[in-house]
Amino acid sequence: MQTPLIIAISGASGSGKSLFTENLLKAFSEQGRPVQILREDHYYKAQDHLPMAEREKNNYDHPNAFEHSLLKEHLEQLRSGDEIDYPHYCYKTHTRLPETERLKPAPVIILEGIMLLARPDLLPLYDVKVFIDTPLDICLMRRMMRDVKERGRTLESVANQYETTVKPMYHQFIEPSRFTADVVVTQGGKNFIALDVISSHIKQALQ
Ligand SMILES: Nc1ncnc2c1ncn2[C@@H]1O[C@H](COP(=O)(O)OP(=O)(O)O)[C@@H](O)[C@H]1O
Ligand SMILES: Nc1ccn([C@@H]2O[C@H](COP(=O)(O)O)[C@@H](O)[C@H]2O)c(=O)n1
Repeated sequence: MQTPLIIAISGASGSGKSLFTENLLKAFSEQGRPVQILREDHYYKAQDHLPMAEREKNNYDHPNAFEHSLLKEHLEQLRSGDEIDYPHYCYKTHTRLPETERLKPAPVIILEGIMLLARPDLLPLYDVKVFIDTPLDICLMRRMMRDVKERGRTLESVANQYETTVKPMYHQFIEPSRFTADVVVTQGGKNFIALDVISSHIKQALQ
């Protein structure tokens, strides 16, 4: 197999990274191209050793909250054509699930997460770097709805976390990482022109 191409999609929480990734996957499926998706969130550090009250206080918007060394190892394995044991994560218990998933390499790997472009040691592994640039008030509104519905949070906890860590860490780490991107995408996960440009570029690069 040809060396897989890695597309990194980053941006604020709630900016539309997941939707953009899903729509990119659809574009590749239409081209009949197998794709493997990896989410940086699955590489949040395990915290089984900590009581829940401690886990709830953690700063999940700092690069140190992730085990990026494992993510890097996995990207290198996939690029070499090896399978990986992909971790799974639970936002309700703030730790990894006991089971991992065996993933095979594919010609296209889409990686999605908030800190992907903020880690200089990871940048050389990406073939295409995308930043989803969405106004923070829109991101917050989306995150409130999602975290209450899907991640077991209260409105009060989302607002508190946003003020104490999500917003300041965005300005410290994520916003500056925008300048490392090859493509900056406005209009979130539904920017079909950006989706078309990126999928056409990859199609050409794989020929
Ligand atoms: N351009 C858009 N228009 C409307 N809703 C959008 C758009 N982009 C994303 N969304 C919605 O916003 C929410 C958060 O998007 P998501 O892709 O989960 O963000 P992220 O992965 O960056 O946290 C989801 O419900 C998604 O469907
Ligand atoms: N235990 C956790 C782990 C992460 N978060 C928040 O998730 C956000 C990143 O995920 P997105 O899908 O929104 O990009 C990040 O901003 C963390 O604050 C959490 O709340 N709890």
